[in-house]
Amino acid sequence: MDMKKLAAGNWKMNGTRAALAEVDGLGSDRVEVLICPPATLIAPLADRGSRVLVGGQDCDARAEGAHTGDIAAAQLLDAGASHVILGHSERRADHGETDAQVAAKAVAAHQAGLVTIICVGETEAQRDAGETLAVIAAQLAGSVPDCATATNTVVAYEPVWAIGTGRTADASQIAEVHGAMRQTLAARFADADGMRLLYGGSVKAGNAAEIFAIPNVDGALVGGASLKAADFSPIIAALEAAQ
Ligand SMILES: O=C(CO)COP(=O)(O)O
Repeated sequence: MDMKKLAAGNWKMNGTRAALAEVDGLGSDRVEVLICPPATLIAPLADRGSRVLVGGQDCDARAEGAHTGDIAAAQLLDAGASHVILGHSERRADHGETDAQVAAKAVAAHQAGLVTIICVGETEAQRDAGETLAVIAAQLAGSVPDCATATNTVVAYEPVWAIGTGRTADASQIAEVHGAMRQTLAARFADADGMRLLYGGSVKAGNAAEIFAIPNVDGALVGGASLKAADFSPIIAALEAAQ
């Protein structure tokens, strides 16, 4: 199976309706372009008729009920989302999300028909201690559910120390982790070759082409540089050129 590469924007807790105009000119026939805005903007973005795919930034593992403030996967789908980011390091840090909770959310998302983008990544202390590959392997084992396929699951490698810091992992670090992720996933999933692996962490127009040339990098999960069309468009163009 040949999956298209994926340029995904994670707006995090940024933006109000005025920001949606940034998305109007985005889109591509050659790669998938996804914007994951705050939950309040999912339906307005999906209803805008833009060419981008729309995703959530989290969902609950439960289907419905008395869980104030939480959002079910089926509600994201109903609002117009096709994807959901799960297990972002900011949610793991801010909300204490565990691998098991991330896996349970992923099962719920797949049952609802959403594509999951499951995030993994080591802290700076873990990298300095030489634990990077072990941490990533453990996160993959715990966070990616058995029902994952190349069609319903994307994995994003986001080193925590590279998020929002302006520091990117260098090409050899990204190549090592992405190669290891592919191997780890291949041991569990027959179609792991087709599973898209994104890099995230201070991706910008100026470093995108170099990152997209690295083996086993099938796209990017972009934070800050996805907020403005002028910043995100050249990243999409770099991914198109990397085909
Ligand atoms: O966390 C990220 C995307 O999910 C990366 O954020 P930045 O691109 O702002 O470093």
